Amino acid sequence: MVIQTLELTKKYNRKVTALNHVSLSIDTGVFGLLGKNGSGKTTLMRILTTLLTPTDGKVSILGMDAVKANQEEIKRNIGYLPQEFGFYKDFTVYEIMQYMCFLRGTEKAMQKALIHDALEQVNLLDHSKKKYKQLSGGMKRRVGLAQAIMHSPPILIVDEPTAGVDPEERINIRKLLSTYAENHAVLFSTHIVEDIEYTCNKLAVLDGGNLLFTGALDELLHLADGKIYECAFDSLAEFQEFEQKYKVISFKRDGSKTKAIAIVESAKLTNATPYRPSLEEAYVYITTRRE
Ligand SMILES: Nc1ncnc2c1ncn2[C@@H]1O[C@H](COP(=O)(O)OP(=O)(O)OP(=O)(O)O)[C@@H](O)[C@H]1O
Repeated sequence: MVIQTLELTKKYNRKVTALNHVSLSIDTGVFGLLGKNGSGKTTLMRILTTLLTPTDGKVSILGMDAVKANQEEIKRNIGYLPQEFGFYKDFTVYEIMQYMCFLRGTEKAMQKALIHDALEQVNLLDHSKKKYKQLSGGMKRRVGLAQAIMHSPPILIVDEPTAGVDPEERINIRKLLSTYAENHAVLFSTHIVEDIEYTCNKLAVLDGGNLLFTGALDELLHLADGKIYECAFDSLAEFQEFEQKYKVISFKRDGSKTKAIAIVESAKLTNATPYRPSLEEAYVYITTRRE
């Protein structure tokens, strides 16, 4: 396993439990991390990169315990795109990449080729002379991604790389991550379920610091089998009454009729027909079910 966590717990100020006994195994490929705002995704990624110390539990990276003595070696093996990648606004894209090489102690003779290759991968070669302040939000994310992959680290950890990126670029970023993951481990945190659907083999779902699910996409879909139904209503009043009792994921109106996708669990309703859930619907199911 490339990354392993065992019963990982993080408390902030002894009050907020950001991670609660989270055990995960991550190998080569794209591993998705899905969760609402505040579910603990960034905390987990910061612990894996050794930027944050856990309150309890264990982390192993490439077989090394994430203890102080191994931190420098672990950092060298991880490329990280943080949620907020900011930089000196008057630096050009090229200068940012040079600066990153300097921080890493990259030999001068190797820098040019490394920077060229990384900028090419994120489609920024034509913008290398632009200042950071002149870049769009999506371009800034791509600079962040370029610096993270530049030294081909065995582990790439990316915190919402597709946030604020237009659909075409989002597709490019997904393709880049999929290609990179052919022989590296990529941990991909996102709010966008489609990102996971198109790139990941496995995923984890966090909610309020708790690990609700970890496994293959198919297994998550399987959990929602027989729980989600398409329900038809002839009047608005009928639909409103239903909405009081069941979790409605989506609905469409057509005149007085309404069709809804809802979590009905095992209830036997005459107006409900079994429905094959999408990943997004299965995700809603596991984040709302209470056992
Ligand atoms: N430095 C901090 N001090 C106190 N509480 C914090 C700190 N950082 C995060 N938290 C809290 O820990 C919890 C998890 O936060 P975290 O940023 O890890 O979630 P997230 O899933 O990354 O959220 P988002 O999707 O909004 O980025 C939240 O309740 C958050 O308010």
